[in-house]
Amino acid sequence: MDQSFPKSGLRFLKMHGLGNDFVVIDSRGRGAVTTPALARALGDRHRGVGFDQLAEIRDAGPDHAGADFALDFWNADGSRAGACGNATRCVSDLVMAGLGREVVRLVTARGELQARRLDSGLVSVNMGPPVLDWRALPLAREVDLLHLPLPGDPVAVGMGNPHCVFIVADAEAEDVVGRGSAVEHDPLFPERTNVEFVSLTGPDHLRMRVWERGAGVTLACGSGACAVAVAAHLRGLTGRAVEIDVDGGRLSIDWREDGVWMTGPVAHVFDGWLSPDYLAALA
Ligand SMILES: N[C@@H](CCC[C@H](N)C(=O)O)C(=O)O
Repeated sequence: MDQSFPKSGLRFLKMHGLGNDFVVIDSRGRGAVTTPALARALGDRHRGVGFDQLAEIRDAGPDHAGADFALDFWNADGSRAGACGNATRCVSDLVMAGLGREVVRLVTARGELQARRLDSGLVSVNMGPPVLDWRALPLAREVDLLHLPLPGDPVAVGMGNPHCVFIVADAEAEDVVGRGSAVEHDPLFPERTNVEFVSLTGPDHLRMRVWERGAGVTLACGSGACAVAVAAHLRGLTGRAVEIDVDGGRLSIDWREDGVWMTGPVAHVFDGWLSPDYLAALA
């Protein structure tokens, strides 16, 4: 074997869902390895691997005997996230392939979720019911979630992580970077927030652009698409099932009795090894 390509160190996979990209580390059978410093370093698109989120697979543990695995999420800035819809779909697809199954159960910070692969090859995940309680979101104080006291009259929806949804005439015309980064840090959101700009483009059809907490502009945000569907329905714009066009493609969202289901494609791009020297320099 060519010794300049040693397969030692820490193995990772690179995946994406509609261009929302991930480094996936499998820590089943050993302790979790990700730290804020490792996430920040790997998230660097010049000196690391580059990703929007890092997803670490862990054993579900005895408290979740019915679950096949557990999943933790980290943003590129080294912060933790309670939910990541696209990474959940990607990693579930991987685990389903490994188990030879079409359905898996997993545990995330927000509880047990279910994912399934459809005949089309698309992967669906039940992201659970939306969080519509100001304390749980969390917000800094009690306000009307459907009409937040911010310019632009946005809606707050939790999907295991906070979202601030602006329903606008034309999402294409919005300054996603300028407004998104300002709203992410608004004092109304003590744990910061993800920010979506959405416009109605047809019956039950929406266009969404996103600024993600801890990652900036991304090509897709699965939990954001779920939050947008909930916000648009609660504002009376759409039914409970919608198609959402994001920068990276299309997600289907269906707010059912048992939770908000999100469906879309997944892609496994490549596998790699973090060199021992690189890891030692981070320690
Ligand atoms: N891209 C994700 C959301 C990732 C987490 C988010 N940035 C946060 O900090 O809450 C998705 O697909 O849901």
